[in-house]
Amino acid sequence: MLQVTADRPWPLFDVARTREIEREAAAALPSHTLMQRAGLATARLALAVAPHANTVWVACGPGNNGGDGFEAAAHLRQWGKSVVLTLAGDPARLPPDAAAAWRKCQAAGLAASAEPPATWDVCIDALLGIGNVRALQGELAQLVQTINAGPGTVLAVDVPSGLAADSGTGESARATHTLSLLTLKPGLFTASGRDRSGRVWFDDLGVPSQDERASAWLAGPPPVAERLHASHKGSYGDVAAVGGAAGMSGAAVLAASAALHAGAGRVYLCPLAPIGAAPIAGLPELMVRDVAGLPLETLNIACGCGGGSEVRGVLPEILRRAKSLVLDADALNAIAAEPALQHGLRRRSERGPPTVLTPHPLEAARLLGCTTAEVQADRLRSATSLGERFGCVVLLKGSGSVIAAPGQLPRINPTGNARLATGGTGDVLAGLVAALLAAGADPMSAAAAAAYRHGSAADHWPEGSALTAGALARAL
Ligand SMILES: NC(=O)C1=CN([C@@H]2O[C@H](COP(=O)(O)OP(=O)(O)OC[C@H]3O[C@@H](n4cnc5c(N)ncnc54)[C@H](O)[C@@H]3O)[C@@H](O)[C@H]2O)[C@@H](O)CC1
Ligand SMILES: [K+]
Repeated sequence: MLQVTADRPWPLFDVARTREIEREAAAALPSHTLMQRAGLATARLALAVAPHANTVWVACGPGNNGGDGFEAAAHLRQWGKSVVLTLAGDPARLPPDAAAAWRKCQAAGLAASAEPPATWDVCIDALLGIGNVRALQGELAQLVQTINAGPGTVLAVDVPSGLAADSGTGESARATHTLSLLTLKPGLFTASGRDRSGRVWFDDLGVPSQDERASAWLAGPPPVAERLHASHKGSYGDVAAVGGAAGMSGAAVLAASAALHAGAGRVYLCPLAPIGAAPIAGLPELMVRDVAGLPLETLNIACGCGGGSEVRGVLPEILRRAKSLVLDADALNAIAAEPALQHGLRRRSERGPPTVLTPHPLEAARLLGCTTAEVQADRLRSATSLGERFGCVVLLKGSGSVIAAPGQLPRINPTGNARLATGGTGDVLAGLVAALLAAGADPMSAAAAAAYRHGSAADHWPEGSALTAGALARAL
């Protein structure tokens, strides 16, 4: 059993692939073996995360997730814990593996209790796993509420009950720990998944991982970029931050500052409205220029940060000529609003220079012509669709940012936290992507590395010091 940490990549498997792997593994093993292993792993982890627990509530549901709970309950009881087992469902209709585990509990004298205990030290949430197919209702919804209102540690078996394993959506149990079994599920790491899963653990149940069948990846740290002694500012490329319409100059300055601090060779700030000295005080390295006079073919451009409606005017040339391009915020809104710009973006992608879109969910919804809720209902699918629509790399921001591109497996970024939910951090991200493109990274790697580093800076932010976008840019 391993704790899932951000120091390496992890393959993720959606429900369809997990079911295939489970079927094949089960066929090669004696009956009930996988569930026995799942139950033992669950009981061991419960003991490890709450060694002094006395009362354990094992909340079991009507399918095989409940079966894992029965197996765990039998072990914990044998190890001397006071186990209260509840079953939401009809014991006569349990699937075969779960029915066998249920009989084991009964043989051990462990009967189902009608009610949860009055209080408990640990709850093992075995109500629903990957078989969850609809919104929680009735008894299961009630039990999830009871779990969430309760004290102490909640160990979710496979996924927090109610959470959709593929998308991380749905009202669900709020676990302090989740033990993902056989495969790691993408929904644990994006949308509501990160808030609902707590610390994630993984047990392969003795079935070796088949990475080539992964449906997505949880990204690992990017390789450390070496800066050779025999290099000069030209080795790290030129970035231009284009944006900052009237009243929004700070956004473009933040993108430029991020590119500068991330190591770009030269950084131009191209404001779309006159800019005073104040916004760039402390950044003497920035060269303030009108974008119209720059050799766009040599520039890695972060475009759109605080661009207002003015960005529309410069976009056609930038789409046509930029060496590499990050489109953010108002550039994305302009493209969403205008078919001619969409056409320009597609033409650019066909020609092949690197392009990365960095939408938040609302911007992605505008580009896809759907609602934000529809984007969030399946973030992996949404990012992939957007990448396919425009032929480029997409970094869909939000909890568990998704990086997708046509023909590639999507990646979920494992770093970052709610401290990033403050104005300007998106501009910093756009500038960072541009700096990595300028240094020569391919667009998928640049987007993934930028998301990772941006989140990691927030994860390692000193306690008690405010995380502002300006400080974040300087910390890169
Ligand atoms: N069969 C096996 O070999 C293994 C199964 N495993 C466990 O089995 C789980 C999958 O088991 P199942 O496929 O039985 O699925 P679940 O146990 O997740 O749930 C299926 C049951 O819940 C009901 N249900 C689904 N959504 C509901 C909702 N929203 N409200 C009310 N009822 C709902 C279904 O009608 C069905 O009765 C995995 O997540 C894992 O925990 C593991 O033990 C590994 C081995
Ligand atoms: K569960």
